[in-house]
Amino acid sequence: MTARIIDGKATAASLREDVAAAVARLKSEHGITPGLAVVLVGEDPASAVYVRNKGRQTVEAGMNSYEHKLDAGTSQDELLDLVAKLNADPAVNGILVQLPLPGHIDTSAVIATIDPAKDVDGFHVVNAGRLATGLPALVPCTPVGCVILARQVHSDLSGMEAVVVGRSNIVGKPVAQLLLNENCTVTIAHSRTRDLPEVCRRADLLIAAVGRPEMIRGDWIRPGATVIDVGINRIPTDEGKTRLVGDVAFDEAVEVAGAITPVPGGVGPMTIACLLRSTVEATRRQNGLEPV
Ligand SMILES: Nc1nc2c(c(=O)[nH]1)N[C@@H](CN(C=O)c1ccc(C(=O)N[C@@H](CCC(=O)O)C(=O)O)cc1)CN2
Repeated sequence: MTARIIDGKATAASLREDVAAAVARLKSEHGITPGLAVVLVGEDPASAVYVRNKGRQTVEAGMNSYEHKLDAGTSQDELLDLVAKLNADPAVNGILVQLPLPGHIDTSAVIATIDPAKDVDGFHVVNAGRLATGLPALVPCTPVGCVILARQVHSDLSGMEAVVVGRSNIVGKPVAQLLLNENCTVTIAHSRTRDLPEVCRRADLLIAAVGRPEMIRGDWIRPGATVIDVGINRIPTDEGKTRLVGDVAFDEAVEVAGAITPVPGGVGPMTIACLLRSTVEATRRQNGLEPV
């Protein structure tokens, strides 16, 4: 039997509608229009597309979008100055610096400069610490998207054996934390994990966030498991073009899993929808309003 395909595109569209409704209420009941500032440094083509889509979807949801495009040679101090200005700007409720940054800029220093209350990416240590200790936090968008998609298959994740492959601060660690908060039994696996295929085969819920094209094979998956593929890898085709693949060998996995996210059209679209939701959440908190 082939797996159920989890439709991230449709779920993201529905989440964006909810966000637009929440924005309309903020405007009509409180006279507040949330503003999201997105900063892009350099000309990475994929980043430029993501930033464009963030700006468009922010406006479509009824919010104000402020795009700052800086050239690749921008110094770290110039970038930190811009972040400080955005921190002080009352029209800006959310700040996001698109990653990856050029090599001469220290990403941690930039993230540390963002006001945690405006850190809609949830990357600041204050938000990471709040998430880890169960306090209200702004939470990284891709991990939230993963959990929303997993919950479409299992309304209650409690007691599930979850394996997260990848330990990045942006996806692996926060998604593991969110799954722990959902009462899963969580294993974080990585490049040094012994017998990775066997560890993956334990999973009722497998989150692949390793950044290596099609690394996770069909026979690493427990029959019937739910597979959430975070990978977005562009690989060359025989025709001299490129195509997107995930971290999971989809054609093999779909024959074994119970449910699986495709690439494209799975986790990716959820990232921006969750970012819009975080911007509304941040705006409400900054104005002393309860979360929606
Ligand atoms: N500051 C941040 N930087 C980056 C983040 C992030 O959450 N915050 N995540 C990624 C990039 N990203 C958003 O920024 C992102 C990635 C993928 C998608 C998406 O919709 N993917 C589509 C395919 C798009 C394509 O053709 O390339 C899909 O999977 O269907 C949206 C946003 C790194 N940087």
